Amino acid sequence: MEIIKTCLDGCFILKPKVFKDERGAFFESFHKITFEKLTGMQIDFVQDNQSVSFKGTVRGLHFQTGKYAQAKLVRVIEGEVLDVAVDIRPTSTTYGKHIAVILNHNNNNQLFVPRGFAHGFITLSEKVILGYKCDNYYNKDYESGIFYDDPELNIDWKLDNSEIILSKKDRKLKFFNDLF
Ligand SMILES: Cc1cn([C@H]2C[C@H](O)[C@@H](COP(=O)(O)OP(=O)(O)O[C@H]3O[C@H](C)C(=O)[C@H](O)[C@H]3O)O2)c(=O)[nH]c1=O
Repeated sequence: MEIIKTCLDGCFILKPKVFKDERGAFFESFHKITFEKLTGMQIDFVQDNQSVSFKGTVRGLHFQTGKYAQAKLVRVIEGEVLDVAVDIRPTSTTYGKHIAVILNHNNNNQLFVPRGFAHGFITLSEKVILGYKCDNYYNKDYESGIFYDDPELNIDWKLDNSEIILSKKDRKLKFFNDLF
């Protein structure tokens, strides 16, 4: 496993070591001791999620608030996404800044999104299966989010707006400037 720091403190890209042979390939998708050694963070994931999305689907930008804030370790099992993490830590020097990373089943890259970030992705392949670990449980009463196409965040989602599939809930998310 290799770790790549990003411009957002605490947000990392993880590249697993892939073992290929005539049968295919194998890699450890998570190893607690290695993760903690590389990131310097203690982490106890308590919930695994998986979603299936069709091309153009945007899920996000989501986060849970307060004591239900979640850190996430995101990976693509099949397909390709542009995965986006936005720093919404009010005192952060990179408040409002984001990174956007291509995750797919060829590069097997993972994105660690710390607590205090909004997270979302757009599906770039015909279909994507995305799995992610969370270090806190889902609690719908603590769910919040930011509209994906927020002018302040100015995220390049790569696809034309006419191709975007958005849930009813995500259409009604607040703007970044109305967060706090
Ligand atoms: C997130 C979640 C949802 N649900 C239920 C609630 C709804 O009935 C249904 C779909 O939920 P939602 O539309 O919020 O799913 P996503 O849009 O994929 O939400 C996720 O999208 C972005 C990418 C994230 O980073 C978050 O982890 C998460 O908010 O699953 C659960 O039962 N448990 C859960 O942990």
